[in-house]
Amino acid sequence: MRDFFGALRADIAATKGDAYSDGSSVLIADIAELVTCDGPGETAESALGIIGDAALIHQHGEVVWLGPATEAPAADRAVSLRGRTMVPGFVDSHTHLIFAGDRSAEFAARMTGVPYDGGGIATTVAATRAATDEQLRDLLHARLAELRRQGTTTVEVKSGYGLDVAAESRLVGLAREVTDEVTYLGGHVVPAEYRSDRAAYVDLVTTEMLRACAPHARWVDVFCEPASAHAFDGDEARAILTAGMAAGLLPRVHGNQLAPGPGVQLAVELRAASVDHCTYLTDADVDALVGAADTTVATLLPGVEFSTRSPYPDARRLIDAGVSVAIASDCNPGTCYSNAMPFMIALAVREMRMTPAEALLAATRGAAKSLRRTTIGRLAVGGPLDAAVVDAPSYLHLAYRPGVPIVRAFGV
Ligand SMILES: N=CN[C@@H](CCC(=O)O)C(=O)O
Ligand SMILES: [Zn+2]
Repeated sequence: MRDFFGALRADIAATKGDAYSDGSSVLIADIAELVTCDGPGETAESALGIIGDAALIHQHGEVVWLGPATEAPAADRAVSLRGRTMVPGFVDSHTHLIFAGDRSAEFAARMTGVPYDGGGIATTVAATRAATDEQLRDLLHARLAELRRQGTTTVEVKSGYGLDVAAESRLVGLAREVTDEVTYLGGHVVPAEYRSDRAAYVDLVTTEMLRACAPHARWVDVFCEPASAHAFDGDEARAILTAGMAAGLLPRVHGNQLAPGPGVQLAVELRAASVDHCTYLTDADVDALVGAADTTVATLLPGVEFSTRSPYPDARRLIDAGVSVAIASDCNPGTCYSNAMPFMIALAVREMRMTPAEALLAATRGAAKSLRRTTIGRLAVGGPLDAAVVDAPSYLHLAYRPGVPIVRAFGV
């Protein structure tokens, strides 16, 4: 049986040790399509910056040359992609990867029409609190291995299934072991023990819990959804975000997932890097996002609508209006237990009517922007070789072959 990825790994292993120890250059040759996502942004197609029949040279930990294969300078060693496609590694800018327990029965109920309201989060909180560090670490690493096998090279990880001081700080600490993009989500839902005194919980999230978590985190997030009795209204969300910002964290928001609400406006007002879900938007929300396109990205999570059988966000309206858009998996046990970015790209194309070019940009450069990162989500001279290889002659196969394992993360 043909095992292209296994052969590629072996080729890289054969060159890698020497390349690192003696600083020699490695030519990645025979790239059918090199999609840099670093082109001029006038149109999605030009922003893809595609180079056909391409090559790339990597040395001293960075890309030192890329271009048409016929113009490639000499290098010390070579690895052949044998006619495959290279794209930037996917940036999954919204995940809840650390949790224990199982909510598959809740998913089955959802498929019979039971609506999602965030109430099931309590089930995961109980299971996560009961798990040991080792169990959570094993679960986290298994999920990271899954997403890497599907081309994701950067992942944001949220807390939010602890909801007390010790449990939340444990989750951000575990997340910090695997990524710099750690988000403090003590404001996920109000836990059962605070149901009769929400203000006391907001107080905890903005003081003692924040102090315990901020040293491990880069971001503060909140589930701002007045339509859910479990999540936070605009005033509560504002208190949680502004306290996080005062502690040095950067804001991002879960907003407008279940109904129109204040999440988008709050995110724009606070210059949040991202407002995620954006399923139910008013005209004023869209206008606000257009005005904030330089600072605030609308991160769409089509796996959530797929897995909760809900209407998809109107991606066409957002893109056509000039909003900055990303797509991410939102991998979590309640609304989308998938961390497959190629599947999210396929959904974005098939269900949200994004073009394949827009969807790939949203999963790479757009998602990097939502994390305020400039060197990932694109392939450029001077940047890291942070890429994914598609076992196909064109990036179009990402959406064209949903569910088929044709992508791998690729970095040397
Ligand atoms: N909506 C809030 N949080 C997650 C779902 C969490 C869960 O249900 O466990 C989301 O992004 O969809
Ligand atoms: Zn989420």
